[in-house]
Amino acid sequence: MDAENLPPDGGFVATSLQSNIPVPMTPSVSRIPQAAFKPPQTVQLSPLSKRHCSSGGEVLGDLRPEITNMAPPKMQATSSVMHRSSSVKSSSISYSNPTYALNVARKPGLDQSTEKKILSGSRTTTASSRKQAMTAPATTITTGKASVRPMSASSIHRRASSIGQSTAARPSSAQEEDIYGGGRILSVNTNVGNPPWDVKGRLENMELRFEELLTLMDSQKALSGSKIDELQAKVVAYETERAGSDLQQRKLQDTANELQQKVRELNSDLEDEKRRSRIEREDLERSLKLKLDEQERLTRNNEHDILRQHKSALELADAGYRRQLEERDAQFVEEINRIKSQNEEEKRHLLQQLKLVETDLKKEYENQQQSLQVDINRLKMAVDQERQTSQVVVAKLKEDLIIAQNQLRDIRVELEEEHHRSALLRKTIDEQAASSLSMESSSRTLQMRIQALEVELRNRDVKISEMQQCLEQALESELEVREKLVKEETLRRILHNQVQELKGNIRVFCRVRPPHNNEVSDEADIKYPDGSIEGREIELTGPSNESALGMAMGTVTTKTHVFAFDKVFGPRSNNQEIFCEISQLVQSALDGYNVCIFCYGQTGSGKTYTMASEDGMITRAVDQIFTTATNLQEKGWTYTVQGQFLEIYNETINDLLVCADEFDKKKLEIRNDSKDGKIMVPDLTVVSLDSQESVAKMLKTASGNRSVAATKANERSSRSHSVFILTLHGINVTTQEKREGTLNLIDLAGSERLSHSQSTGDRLKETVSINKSLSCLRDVITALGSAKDGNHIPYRNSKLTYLLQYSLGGNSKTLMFVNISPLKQHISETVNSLRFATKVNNTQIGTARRK
Ligand SMILES: Nc1ncnc2c1ncn2[C@@H]1O[C@H](COP(=O)(O)OP(=O)(O)OP(=O)(O)O)[C@@H](O)[C@H]1O
Repeated sequence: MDAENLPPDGGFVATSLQSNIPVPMTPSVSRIPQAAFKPPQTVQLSPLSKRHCSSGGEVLGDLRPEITNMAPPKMQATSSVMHRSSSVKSSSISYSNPTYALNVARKPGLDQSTEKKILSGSRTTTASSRKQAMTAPATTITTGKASVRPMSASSIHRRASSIGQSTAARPSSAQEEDIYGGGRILSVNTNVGNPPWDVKGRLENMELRFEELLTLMDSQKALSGSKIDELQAKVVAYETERAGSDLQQRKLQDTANELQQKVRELNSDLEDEKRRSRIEREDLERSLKLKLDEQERLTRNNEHDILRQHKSALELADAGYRRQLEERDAQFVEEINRIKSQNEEEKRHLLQQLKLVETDLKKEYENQQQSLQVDINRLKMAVDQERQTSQVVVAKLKEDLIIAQNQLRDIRVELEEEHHRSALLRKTIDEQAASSLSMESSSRTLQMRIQALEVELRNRDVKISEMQQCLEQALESELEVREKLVKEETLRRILHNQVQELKGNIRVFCRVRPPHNNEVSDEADIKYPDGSIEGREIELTGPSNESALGMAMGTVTTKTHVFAFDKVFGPRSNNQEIFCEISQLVQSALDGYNVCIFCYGQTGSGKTYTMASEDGMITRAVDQIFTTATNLQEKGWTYTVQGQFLEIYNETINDLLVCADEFDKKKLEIRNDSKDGKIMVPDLTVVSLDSQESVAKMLKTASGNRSVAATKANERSSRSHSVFILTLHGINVTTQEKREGTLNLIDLAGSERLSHSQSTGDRLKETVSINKSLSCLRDVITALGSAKDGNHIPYRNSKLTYLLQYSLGGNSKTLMFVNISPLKQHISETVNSLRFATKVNNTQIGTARRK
């Protein structure tokens, strides 16, 4: 119940109690000063127990202890947030253990020590002490502004009876059950059988009733204590089990590591063996190659020798033929010379004869000049004929020489051909002989080598089969380890889910942003009573609601508001610390659950910084998903990840993965698949994501398309609600298990007071639309908070609530960040946000189911 909704007299507990007591209507009672009838003050429960009580002072409500908060909250003595009236002040006392929480009204006239004893639940209170209290000298007791004057004995009696009435006053029937729990009913009328003037009798009755009440409280305490013990034991058992399974997992991991080490060693042995055989083979090849080279060299040398021999034989033959030819040439020349010399001889002889004849003729010249001349002519003619004949003979001899030379050339060609043929034949024969020899020798070596290798191979086969056996054994044990790991993983998931369920399916974290440099002097008074790290409480002090009136009168009153959530992060916390707290939820999405994380808060309070900044929740969640999915591969899991990104802007859905210019072209609508319990937006772009980089690209596109604008409160204010949807499909090849989880990461637009924002035009329209959809969200939470089965929940009043239907109304693990500003001028917005967050925290949603 909001403080504003409290009844003006300061608390319904007191009102209901008073109305049930049969008070004797004596004039003395009616004259008791009004201050004496001030309603008993509400014993303020520790803020942590508010989760189970309604927030407006139903002090003795459900006394069950908070499961997640086993440690008893601290005792507090603060002015209650819930009390509206500040003009009548009275003490309120909080007990460290809610079981002991009890409404006690401090009444004037009661001895303070006795009163303390009653308040502290002392079980040794006796009638005498109470009598002593009544007969003790009257004192003035001042509580707050109310003061009571000293009383006479009779008035003490009257007060005592009024104490009896107040203390014994109990709500009837249902209220009584509610207050005391366990369905035990106390008789409320303590005055039965006592006339109104029988104060002593009434007091004795009162004492009896008081004893009864103490007994009842003891039994309640024992009951709650045993419950707490039981739950603590459960939690301890869970922790022990988890530690055991962690240990087992570690052992299994060690065994797997050892086996992997063994496999690695075997593999390295195998590699060594391979390397050794490769080296040997290479050596063998090298020696064979050397031998072959040697053989080739020898063959080449032989060839050279044969060629040399053939060449010399050929040269010899050539020289013989040449010699023969020269001889024949010489003979021919000799013949010619001989014929020439013969001719010369004959010519000389003839000339001599001619000279003789000439001489004879000279003698006879005169005689036979004529006849001689004729003889000379005849002889000349004969010489010419002879010359011609000899010329013909020389020509014939020359022709013979040419023919002989041609014949010699032909013979030489034939000889050369013959030589060539014989050389070829010889070569072939040599080659064949050489190769057959080398082949024989190498085949012998190879056979020997093959035999050696076969033996070696057999040895190696034996070794390899041994290694294979080892490997198979190692693989089998690895398989066993893997199976164990898969089982461990399943167990971990179950335990993880149980822990999550114990924490509650809808949780609220509060985050205070740090002031900007120019805002330091405007900081509001915000405290973290249980420490800013690991804290759960936040305390704000600011002007009370009546401050307007106070200001008018020149007196501004302040008020302290205390809120408690699952976690409170102060301004010094960073995104990494915050993500540590939600990483288990992200793990749940991989385990097949629907998970929804959203940021709520006034504009400029740090929602986008928390959710969508560079190291915000979206980036970190995506990193974790890819890292975990990779790690889960060795446990047989393969994941596919798909992403979608939309915004709700002025009640229109825009696909942030298409160009902003095309927003108007595609009208996107929400479809409810109630069978599968999920909401879909058909036609929304789906992108397959296989790495952090692909997600970063997608986020960049979406961020570029999102509607932002500068407002008075934020230079880059988000003017739409953005929803990032990651769908995770997992399949286990070992167990054939399938999982489908969804992670919705939502950055809501900031709420804003129109009077503060001073926006106009488009900004005004956006602000109105944002505030309207956030108001619908508040309506849905309110309806869920007070829902009975079958109650209507107005999900369809806005696109935002329709989209979040299954995240808010069950089947989802939901986390809300309430982001708040640290500034004085935003204090009332901040208080409103925190009140809404408290409402969300108190809302019960269904249990999430895995798909
Ligand atoms: N925890 C933080 N640490 C440092 N700076 C922060 C933090 N939270 C918010 N800021 C800064 O405050 C400014 C406003 O934050 P942000 O834009 O996240 O607010 P918002 O709630 O998303 O606003 P709107 O609703 O208008 O979009 C930004 O400049 C941001 O960098």
